[in-house]
Amino acid sequence: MTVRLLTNIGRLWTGNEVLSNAAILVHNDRIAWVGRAPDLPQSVPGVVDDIVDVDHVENLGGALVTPGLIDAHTHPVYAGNRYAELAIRTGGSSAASITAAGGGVGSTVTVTRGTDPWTLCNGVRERLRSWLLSGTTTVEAKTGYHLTRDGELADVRLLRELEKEPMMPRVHVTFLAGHVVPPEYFGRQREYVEAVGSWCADAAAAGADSVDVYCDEGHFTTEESRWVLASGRNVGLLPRIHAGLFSRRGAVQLAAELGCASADGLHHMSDEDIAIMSRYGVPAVVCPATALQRGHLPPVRQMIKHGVQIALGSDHNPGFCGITSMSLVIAMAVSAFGMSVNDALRAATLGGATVLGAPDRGVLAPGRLADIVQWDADHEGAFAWSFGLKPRRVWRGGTPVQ
Ligand SMILES: N=CN[C@@H](CCC(=O)O)C(=O)O
Repeated sequence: MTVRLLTNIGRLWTGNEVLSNAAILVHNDRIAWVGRAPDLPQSVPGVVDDIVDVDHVENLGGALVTPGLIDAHTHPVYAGNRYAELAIRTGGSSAASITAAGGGVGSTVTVTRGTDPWTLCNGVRERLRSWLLSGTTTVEAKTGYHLTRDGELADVRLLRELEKEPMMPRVHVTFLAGHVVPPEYFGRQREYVEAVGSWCADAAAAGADSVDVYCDEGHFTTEESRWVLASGRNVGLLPRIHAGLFSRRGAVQLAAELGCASADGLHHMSDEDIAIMSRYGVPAVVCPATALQRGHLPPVRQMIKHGVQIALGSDHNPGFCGITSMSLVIAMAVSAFGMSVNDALRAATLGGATVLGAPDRGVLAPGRLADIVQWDADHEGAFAWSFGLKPRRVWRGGTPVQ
């Protein structure tokens, strides 16, 4: 049994409240007590009889402390890079012309399929570690660059296995065989959709938590997306959907119909879509880096005004965005989406926990996981100032990882 006392926390942003001169008592991987240091009890039943007997006491030097950050949208299982393509894209070439010239997601699929599992695993491990070291203790991670049954299932297992290693964040595994149609199925899109639906049970058995589909131009129709998501939901996967990244195609309505755990992207959405998300309680995952690159921003303030739950994602992927720092994503969300620091930080903690169906994290409170970050600052306003605020220390489940 490990009991750890974190003291001299100058500013504690718990997700429920902000406390000055605070302390946290950790029992094994959970939080046992949180509050102002002067209120620390002498004994906590079942944890410690006398607080002076706690072995591990850590003085946090007056710093800001928050829950571990949560990245609610990433694509980390890939090999190679598409830097050259991005240079061409930023020079004015359209996504369609890049895809026609053999670029886009399909080119990463080719490279990933041709990469040996060991090399692929090392790349994914490095990425996951960099999330944790920058203060993100939970990462939603999608498959989607193999697009074969065996390749996609191997990706699910890889993520599940990596999560067990030391120095890894918690991983929410999302099965995204419905990313694009792979070349061997060109002209047979319906067959691919049916195949993906039939792979969902195996994905669930391999350890996937969610199923996702890219419902957009050049990807999958609403009908096809319904088939994939309903197949996943039938075997216990949480459905989530790429919605409105390029165009409005009814993805938000589908998310409401199926009770999706999140609708992600939302660069193109109408007032009616916002009303639907609000009415049916569909949470939004918004990704400022991709939105900025695509030149279309989701109407985040409108969504907040209408009570839509917001989570933030880096949308780390080989095509557009290499970000693994959620503190940078928070700064971008403040600048690009006009979110307050408090709303952005909440979206990167409790918002993420909500869309991932993980009520054990995202807030620092008794009984929750002791996923905690001490930042190199004394106030949360520093997130908006520093564009990539660095942690001083990170604890995952009460264990220091740095
Ligand atoms: N967010 C999902 N997927 C990315 C693309 C991934 C890639 O280009 O490899 C997107 O289209 O935003």
